[in-house]
Amino acid sequence: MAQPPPPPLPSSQSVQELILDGGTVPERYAYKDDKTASFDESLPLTDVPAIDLGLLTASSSSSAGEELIKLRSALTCWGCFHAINHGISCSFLDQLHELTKQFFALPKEEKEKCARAPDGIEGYGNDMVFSEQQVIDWNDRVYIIISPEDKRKLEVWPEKPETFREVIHEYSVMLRPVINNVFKAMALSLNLEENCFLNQFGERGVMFARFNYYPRCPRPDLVLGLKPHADGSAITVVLPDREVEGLQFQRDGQWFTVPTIPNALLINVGDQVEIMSNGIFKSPVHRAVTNAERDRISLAVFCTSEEENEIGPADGLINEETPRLYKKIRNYPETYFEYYQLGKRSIDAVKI
Ligand SMILES: O=C(O)CCC(=O)C(=O)O
Ligand SMILES: [Fe+2]
Repeated sequence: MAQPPPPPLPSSQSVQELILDGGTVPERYAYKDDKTASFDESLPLTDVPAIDLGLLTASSSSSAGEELIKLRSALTCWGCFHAINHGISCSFLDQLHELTKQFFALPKEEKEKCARAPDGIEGYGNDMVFSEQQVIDWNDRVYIIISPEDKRKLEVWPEKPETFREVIHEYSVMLRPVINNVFKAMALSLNLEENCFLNQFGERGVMFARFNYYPRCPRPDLVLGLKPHADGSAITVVLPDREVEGLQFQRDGQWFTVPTIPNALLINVGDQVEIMSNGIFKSPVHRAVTNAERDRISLAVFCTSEEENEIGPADGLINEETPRLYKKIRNYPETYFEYYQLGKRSIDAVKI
């Protein structure tokens, strides 16, 4: 296991304030010699399929069967898919977009009422800084547990916009059956018993929501909205900006931009499902880029197995030809954060 990480350095100004200050990119945000940012507007688009969640759970096995094949191929190839017909109305998704925009447009004093504590993880803030050398993400965010209800820390939940708490509560309730069905479909697509991933996730699997705000940047070629990372979740449900693209996935060393599909949710596999699927579904490396003209927002919900649950490769996937590739582990997020802070991937710590 990794050594305990150093405590975070004092938080920097919000990115939003930085641009108000004058429009240049401070050194701490700029990638210099390396090509990590390597911003290029002409990157190819992903050909990630749109999967009809209604069909996945259809009673007619032939339509479900075709959709399951598509799901398996998307998760094997990209580690993500666009979810359509997910049962959440367009007008509700519009409300989520509006709330996110309205929160970041509030005065600084209002936003700081739910600021992250210096040693805390949840609340309003920006990239946690762990070393003087770290290049800081061009991103302000609110990070909160939204489900189960008794795990919420309401002291770091925004009180404004006025409808924030009610709408986010509703979203967490609507998402639960959606993610349960995705877990079942993932298992079925691998010819496993339908509950074998869902049981590892648990009835009280935790949803961490991250409201991302990427202010427009005068030099998008120098910064990253989010540095390349894979998620530590089991699955992540992303509501991307309706108009502004910026999320990119890496495949075979090449970056691809995710196109916007109206009212779709983008669902990606995180490290925990990579482990449960014994590496058949890969937790994809992705990043967010910025642009000079428009701000961008997104809402990512990281769905993470119950802390007490031991997760590991499903028994049905292990045999002589395909041996177990990952150890069993509990409380994966703890390992994830330790490694993240050291700039390393925690999935490597659980590989056999
Ligand atoms: O902004 C996005 O589209 C993706 C956000 C993301 O990858 C994350 O919050 O982990
Ligand atoms: Fe992510």
